[in-house]
Amino acid sequence: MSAPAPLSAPLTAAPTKVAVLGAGSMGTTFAMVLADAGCDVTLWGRDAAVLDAVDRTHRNEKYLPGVQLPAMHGTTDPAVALQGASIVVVSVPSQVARATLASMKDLVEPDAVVVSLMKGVELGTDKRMSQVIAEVLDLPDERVAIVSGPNLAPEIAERQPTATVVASRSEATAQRVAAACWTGYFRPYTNTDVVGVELCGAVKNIIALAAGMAQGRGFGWNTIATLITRGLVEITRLGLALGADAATFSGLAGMGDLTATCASPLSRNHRLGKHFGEGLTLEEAIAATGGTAEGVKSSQSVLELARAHDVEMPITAGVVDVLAGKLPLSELAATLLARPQKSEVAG
Ligand SMILES: NC(=O)C1=CN([C@@H]2O[C@H](COP(=O)(O)OP(=O)(O)OC[C@H]3O[C@@H](n4cnc5c(N)ncnc54)[C@H](O)[C@@H]3O)[C@@H](O)[C@H]2O)C=CC1
Ligand SMILES: O=C(CO)COP(=O)(O)O
Repeated sequence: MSAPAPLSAPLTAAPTKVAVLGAGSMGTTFAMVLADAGCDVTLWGRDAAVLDAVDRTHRNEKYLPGVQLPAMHGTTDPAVALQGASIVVVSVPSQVARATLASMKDLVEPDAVVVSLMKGVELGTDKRMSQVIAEVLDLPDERVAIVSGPNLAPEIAERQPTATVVASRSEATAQRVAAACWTGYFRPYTNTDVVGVELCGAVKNIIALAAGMAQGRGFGWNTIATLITRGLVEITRLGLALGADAATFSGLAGMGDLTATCASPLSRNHRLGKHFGEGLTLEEAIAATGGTAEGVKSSQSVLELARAHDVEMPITAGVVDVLAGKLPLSELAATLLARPQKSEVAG
């Protein structure tokens, strides 16, 4: 399953030891990718029955039913997972990342690189996950990385081909993490635009909620394509205001992930939006969806970020109002379409 080792890699090198924190669908799936790429992986989570099964039978029936994982360790003890780990991957829901990492701060190896798979923005602080990681663990930029792209976990778990972006302010760090997760079905590209890559991952979930709502109301592909295209404009506007690189938004973490998430029923954000559009209450839609749909909470943080930087994000604002019960979903489309006339390319 591993991609060919780069010519510069020493043939006798010991496998990279990696801890993956969070044994849900993405944490387990990325642990699989890392193990397939030749890493020595330990998956940490809170559910003893799940982690015991991961350790003994290399299966996680709760989150990846029917998937046979490669050899890896499973534990509920963060000290066991983190000891000797030179790469630490974080894959818990964004809103609990701070508390989870704070409880493990003293266990992270002094030279470890910490990698976020999380696609959310923290409520209350409006911080991106790389900011939360750096702050809680007191890490310099070169020890933080992000993995983000069109990476629906159930498809990766079937080892279907896809690509991703590994972003770090340090190109060397991005290359190191990319080398650790490069397999025959998973191709990482590097990028130093951490801000852009992270914002793409968080905001596409909000646009996917809107796409799901549209589908739930019976609208077709014209509406979805409009949301994807104008959603990308919103993401780009916010990203540029926060210093991101314009090229990131047409890449895998931008257009790539936005398309996958808005189109696929495998996306929890899309599914939640669809349940809501079909008439369930928010609570009912969350329960019917299952799993972490980051867009519900991150929509508020993203809108706050936008307002703080004087950036217009009408779809995001509409989703926030609808979820808060301030705007009936039946009026969202008309509200968006009645906005003042403007040029498509005016920004
Ligand atoms: N599932 C997917 O296709 C992808 C998910 N992601 C991102 O990965 C992150 C994690 O998502 P998933 O693994 O999909 O979610 P999930 O809902 O499948 O699993 C979440 C995991 O976090 C654990 N958890 C919940 N609260 C916790 C707490 N307080 N402390 C410690 N652990 C806690 C749960 O027990 C569960 O194991 C999210 O930010 C998501 O946006 C990124 C790419 C793809
Ligand atoms: O981020 C994802 C795919 O890249 C997964 O999307 P959901 O969190 O909506 O399932």
